[in-house]
Order: sequence, then structure tokens, then C-alpha cells
Amino acid sequence: MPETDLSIFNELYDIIKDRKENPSENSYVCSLLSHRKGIDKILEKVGEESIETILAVKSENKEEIIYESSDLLFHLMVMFVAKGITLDEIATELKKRRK
Ligand SMILES: N=c1c2ncn([C@@H]3O[C@H](COP(=O)(O)OP(=O)(O)OP(=O)(O)O)[C@@H](O)[C@H]3O)c2ncn1[C@@H]1O[C@H](COP(=O)(O)O)[C@@H](O)[C@H]1O
Repeated sequence: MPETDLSIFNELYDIIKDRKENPSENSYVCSLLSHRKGIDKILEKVGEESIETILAVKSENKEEIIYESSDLLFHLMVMFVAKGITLDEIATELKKRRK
């Protein structure tokens, strides 16, 4: 099986973190992180994308599943950055569960 490059997850996390530290106007991530609704706006997006992912799975359309899951993972990463949670911490938790 070809080795998959998962570095995009770390790269994207770093970009989102940089948006938090250096806010700019034309940034979708900044619009979420500085939204007047606070964390609730990000949670709304996580909820919406979760539902869209579920509907995509039900439709059995693989491209849709990949597209909506990517939206979900992206918004989860924005939530991690908002709450100061690192991907390392998630990885550590998952490793603890490994049998
Ligand atoms: N990977 C993503 C990414 N995935 C999804 N999205 C956005 O997530 C939103 C998905 O929500 P919806 O499907 O509901 O679309 P929408 O109608 O625009 O959403 P709302 O109006 O309801 O908020 C869209 O606006 C997408 O553009 C993303 N926006 C940005 N990135 C990356 O994040 C980084 C920082 O982006 P900026 O902050 O915009 O510079 C860049 O590297 C981008 O490539």
C-alpha cells in the first residue's frame, strides 16, 4: 500500500494557530475565532458538518463523504486551536487506548 502523507494535518493546524495569533480580515478561520457568538459559532459549524457527514454516508457517495469529512475535520481543528488543545494531545489520548 502506498505510504500516505499525513503532514497536511500538522500544516493546517499550524496555519489555524497562526491565524489565532496574527488575526487578519480576509480569513475564514479568523472570522470563526473572533465571532461575536464566541465558541458557539465554532460548535455550530462542528454540528453542521457532523450532520452533513452523516447525510453523505447515508447517500453512499464516497466523494461526498470525503468532502464533508474534510469540512468536519477542519472545523474540529479550529475548535482544538480555540480551546488550546494540540494534535499531540489527541494523538496521546488515542495511543493510550491502543490495544
Ligand atoms: N481547509 C480549509 C477549509 N475547509 C473548509 N473551509 C471553509 O469551511 C466552510 C464550510 O462551511 P459551509 O459548507 O457551511 O459553507 P459556508 O456556506 O461558506 O458556511 P457559513 O456561511 O454557514 O459559515 C466554507 O466557507 C469553506 O471555505 C475551509 N477554510 C479554510 N481552510 C484552510 O484554512 C487555512 C486558513 O484559511 P483562512 O483563514 O481563510 O485564511 C487555509 O490554509 C485554507 O486552505
